[in-house]
Amino acid sequence: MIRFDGAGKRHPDGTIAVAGLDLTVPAGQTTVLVGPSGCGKTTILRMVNRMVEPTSGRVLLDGTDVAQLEAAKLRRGIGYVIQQAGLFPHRRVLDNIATVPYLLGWDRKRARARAMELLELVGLAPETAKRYPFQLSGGQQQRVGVARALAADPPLLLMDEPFSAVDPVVRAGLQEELLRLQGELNKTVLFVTHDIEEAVRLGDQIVVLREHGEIGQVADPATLLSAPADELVAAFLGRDRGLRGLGLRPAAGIALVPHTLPFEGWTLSVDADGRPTGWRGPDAAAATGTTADTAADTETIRQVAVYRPGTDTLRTALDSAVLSPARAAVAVDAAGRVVGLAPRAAVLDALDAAGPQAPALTDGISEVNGAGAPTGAPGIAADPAGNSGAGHGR
Ligand SMILES: Nc1ncnc2c1ncn2[C@@H]1O[C@H](COP(=O)(O)OP(=O)(O)OP(=O)(O)O)[C@@H](O)[C@H]1O
Repeated sequence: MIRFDGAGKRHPDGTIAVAGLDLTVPAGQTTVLVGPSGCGKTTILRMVNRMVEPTSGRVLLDGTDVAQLEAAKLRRGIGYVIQQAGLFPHRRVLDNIATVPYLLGWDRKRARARAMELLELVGLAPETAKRYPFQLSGGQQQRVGVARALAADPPLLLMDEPFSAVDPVVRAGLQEELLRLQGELNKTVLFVTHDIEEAVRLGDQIVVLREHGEIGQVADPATLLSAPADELVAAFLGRDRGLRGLGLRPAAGIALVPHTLPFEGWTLSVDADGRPTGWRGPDAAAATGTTADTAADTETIRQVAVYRPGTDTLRTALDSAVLSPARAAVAVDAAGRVVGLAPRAAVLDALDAAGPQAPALTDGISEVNGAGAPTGAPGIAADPAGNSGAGHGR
């Protein structure tokens, strides 16, 4: 557990990076610090491993003031992942991963065996071990960065925008991988991002920060999205926080109808294994065998958006229904085989059954969301990088 006890940082030039933070980061969970650029996220993270020394207050690690610990030793016990991985360019991947075990005096064989284990854990092929960082993609480098941070099995991981330099698809994959790893390892993770979408996906606890590291709200993702503490936090969360909230609710339990019958005039085609291959429209069906292929083509939609009732969220189900020409979401099993259709009305019924997700907004908040940025909102702006992503939630 980490406890910030009035921890602040004032730089010699007078800049107040963090005014004085009181925050508990629980053990075995992921706490995400989110907030606009310059609000002090990195400073807060680095006060933990003493890359930044607080000028006021204390940071306690399992009850001990980190200022009393030898900095190098402290850092060897903390995994640290940064943007663009920060790998040593002249060292092969294997030796990059084994950095801390070497520093801890492990013999070469043991350190390398451990590094090979981690390579597999983060989903990289064994042959990657011999490569140099420049021979890897950005996403692969980030995976190596995570493996390196985990090498000596530290109980604590500090992650400073670790996935922000990769494209959205790779980023979603890395986030999923971190969730999987965290499910197995239960580390105490302190994660910095400026992307609220990422925060909601990864955090057990989210800390929304304002200027000078002032806390706007500390809450779990569902509470944050449904009950922002004030209009500044609501503005930071953005206008589609209701939809994001659906990304936290399971899609199980939506009433399905058979996909073998036409629905609203559209027929779902499947391949020999039962996987969807397209929607055939009413005109295409009528035209079959009588007109040229081009007529059929114009009435066939080959992209089928699906959802998996067992693992996906209401947001993905709603997405599937919205994208369907038949106005029905396509439910598939883990192998991608169609198990039925969820008519749009049934998806909406499931939203109702899940209960109201946002309490009535105060007038102030409604104004913020309806009319753009609130007046007098220093340092807080709707996150320009926030996008709806793949919509798979957690
Ligand atoms: N060495 C320094 N001297 C003076 N001011 C500094 C120094 N380092 C950081 N700052 C200031 O402290 C504030 C907090 O910086 P910090 O890097 O913690 O913010 P951040 O929230 O991580 O920003 P970003 O999201 O842009 O990375 C900023 O205003 C920054 O300009």
